[in-house]
Amino acid sequence: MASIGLFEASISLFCFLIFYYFLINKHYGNLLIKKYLQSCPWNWPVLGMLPAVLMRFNRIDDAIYIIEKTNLTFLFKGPWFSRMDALITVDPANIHHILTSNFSNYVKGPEFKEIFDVYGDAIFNTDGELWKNLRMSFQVILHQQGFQNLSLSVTTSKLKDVLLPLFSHYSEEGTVVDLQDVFRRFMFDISLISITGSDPQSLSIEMPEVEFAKAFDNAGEAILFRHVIPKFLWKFQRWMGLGQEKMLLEAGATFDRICAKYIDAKREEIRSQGIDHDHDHSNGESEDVLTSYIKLDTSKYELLDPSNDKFIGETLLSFIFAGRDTTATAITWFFGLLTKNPNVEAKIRQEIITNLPEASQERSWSASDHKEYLNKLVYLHASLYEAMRLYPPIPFERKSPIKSDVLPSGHKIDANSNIIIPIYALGRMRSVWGEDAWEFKPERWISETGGLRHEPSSKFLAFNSGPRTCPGKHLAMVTMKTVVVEILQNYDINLVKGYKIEPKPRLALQMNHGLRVTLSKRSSA
Ligand code: HEM
Repeated sequence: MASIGLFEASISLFCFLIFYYFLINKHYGNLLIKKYLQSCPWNWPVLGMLPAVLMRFNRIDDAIYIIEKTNLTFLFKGPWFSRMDALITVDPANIHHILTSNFSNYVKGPEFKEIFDVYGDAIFNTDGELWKNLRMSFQVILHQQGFQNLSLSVTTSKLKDVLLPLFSHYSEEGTVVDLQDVFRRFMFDISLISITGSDPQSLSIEMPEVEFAKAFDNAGEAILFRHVIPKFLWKFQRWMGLGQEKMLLEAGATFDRICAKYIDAKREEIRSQGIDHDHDHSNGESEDVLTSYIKLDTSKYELLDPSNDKFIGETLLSFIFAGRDTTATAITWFFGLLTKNPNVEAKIRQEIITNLPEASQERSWSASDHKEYLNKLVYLHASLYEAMRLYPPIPFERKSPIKSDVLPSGHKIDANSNIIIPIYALGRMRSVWGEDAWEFKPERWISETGGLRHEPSSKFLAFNSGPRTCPGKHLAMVTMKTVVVEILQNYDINLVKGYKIEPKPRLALQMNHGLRVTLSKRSSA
């Protein structure tokens, strides 16, 4: 890098500024030049493959085709001196090597942390001993009965007291509703209650704009942008306080202010209630995440300091970031796919009814009855997995090797280089999933004996694989099944006529323009 001359750097910067101005700037988005570029070659002089990627940002199928044709692995060439080169792979053998068998050599790395800097030392941002401490504490808290009780009761009451009455209103009025917006608000509210104990009430008939939720959206947009433009450009933007970087700075300030408010209130609540710090909540009453972290037993986690508000704030943000949009996105795609696959919907409904125990009619079942019931819904489980195979909520994974290495596919990779695993593309590889890879077929997940077929996580990567497998997977599956059962028992969902469902590239794979539907109450409900 030190050897780059001022002249080359200036040419590179100049090319980017022109490129950025004309092609990314929304105002000029429809210029003829854009059309021309869409038919242009992949690899450009100086600018590498970046123009092609940005121009085809909404034509993701092109990229998938290229990955399939290059035997599941190819080298993306970024612009000259931009350090954007990346090895892109969806080869399950490479994925297993990177995420599991050679886990210690493949880290998130400093570049990832820099891109996600607004989240500080959040669990998904860190490596090494700090990550181990965070991961252990996360898992313990997620598995505590106190948290599980709270999470289930919050989900059920939000469903019954807010979401279903809202659906009833929409169905009576015949209103077109964006289910993506509804599920994102629903997940934001239940995440916030489970984490802080307070309800932001973003899901209501008024659909208010909630500053905290908006800050997550803005931060996500800016972070995505940092993935697709060279570092020097976003650093320059940040320095100037412009565009997405300005939005990110503002989001960071909102995070700090709102987290401080939650933390101060919770510390005060704990002080005033004089809660016994040694009391074990692992079996009994409900306990939110913030309370559990403030009372964390530090003897088990040397690197975590619950008296430090920065640590508590970052933990709060990581829980919301990790659980909210992922789950909301998965439920949205699931319902989107159901609207186009009435046979699958009918089978799920049948399974829901067949397995309902008598007692459930009176709604008097316990948490363990509920768990037992959900476990029986194998076809629903298969359908949710199938939706996430085709539309993984987190569409790509990023890694960096500490030492140079050779992948099982024979590709040599340098230390500190970038590796990207496009999870969205992986689910569509015919060589991995068969000729019907693009079809929505929950049956592929059902074994000969009628149980759930196991697929290696290096092939089904929606929840990641290896030591960094999503710790919220079980919670997410329980939440999604609970929501689906309640909605399908009560409502028919119809896609607005002529409405096209398509993905929008974001950190979580949302639907472009949402999921616009009408609802009608089922006569049996
Ligand atoms: C359908 C829902 C979900 C999906 C598809 C999902 C998927 C994933 C994926 C792919 C990763 C790896 C990300 C990376 O390495 O950058 C991840 C990590 C993580 N997830 Fe989830 N997730 C879901 C829900 C949840 C929930 C509900 C929680 C908890 C409240 C959660 C907590 C986490 C955490 C803490 C990590 C970081 C783990 C680590 O770095 O060790 N997730 N998740």
